[in-house]
Amino acid sequence: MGDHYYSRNPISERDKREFSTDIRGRTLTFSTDASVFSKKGVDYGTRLLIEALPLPLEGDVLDLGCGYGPIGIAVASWSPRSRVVMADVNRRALELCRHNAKRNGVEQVTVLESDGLSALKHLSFDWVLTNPPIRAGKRVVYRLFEETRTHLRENGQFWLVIQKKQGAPSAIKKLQSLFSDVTVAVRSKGYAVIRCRN
Ligand SMILES: C[S@@+](CC[C@H](N)C(=O)[O-])C[C@H]1O[C@@H](n2cnc3c(N)ncnc32)[C@H](O)[C@@H]1O
Repeated sequence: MGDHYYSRNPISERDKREFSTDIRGRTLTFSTDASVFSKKGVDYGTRLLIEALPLPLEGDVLDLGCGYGPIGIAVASWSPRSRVVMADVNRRALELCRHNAKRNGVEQVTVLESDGLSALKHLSFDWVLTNPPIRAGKRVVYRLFEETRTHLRENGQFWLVIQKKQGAPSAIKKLQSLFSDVTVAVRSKGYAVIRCRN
C-alpha cells in the first residue's frame, strides 16, 4: 500500500525540496517532502483561500489539516495579534510545519498532531481555516466540519476552499445544515472559497 498525503507515518522515500513564493506581497520559504500535500508549491486553492482572508486576523486561529503549513504560517506572518494552532495527522507534514514556522520567523504558532479536533477538545477558536482532505473521503471531511462547528466561538468564522468537481455543492449543503450563514466569498477556476458563520 502506498502512502497518502494523509498517512499518519509516511514511509515513502524522502524527496525534500524548498521553494520561496510571494503570498500577498510577502516572500515565504517552505520545505516540503514526499507524502505531503502539494509538495511542489502552494496549491491553487490554498493560495486562493489565503488571498481571500480579511487579514490581519485577531484572536485564536486554527489551521485544520495544516500540511507543511502555508495557511497558518501566512496568516501568522500577517497577524501579529493572533495565536495560531496548526493541526494535522501526518507526522511528516507536522515536522515540516514546525521547521517552516521557524524558517519564516513566525513565533505565535503551536503545531500539534490531531485527528480533526480530537486533541484540541479544550480549545475554542475565532477562526478555523482549511483546505480539507478531500481524498480522505466525505465521511472524514464532514466530521471535520461538525467538529469545527462545536469549537467555533459565537462570533467565529470558518473559511475553507473546495473544488466544484470535488463536491463543493454537497459540501455547501452540509455546511448549511451546521452554520446559519454560509457564503461563497470567492470563485475561481472551479474553486470556491466558502465562509461560514454561526
Ligand atoms: C488538502 S491538504 C491541505 C494541506 C495544507 N493546509 C495546504 O493547504 O497545503 C489536507 C491536509 O489534511 C490532513 N488531514 C487528513 N485527515 C485529517 C484528519 N482527520 N485530521 C486532521 N488533518 C487531516 C492531511 O494530512 C493534509 O495535510
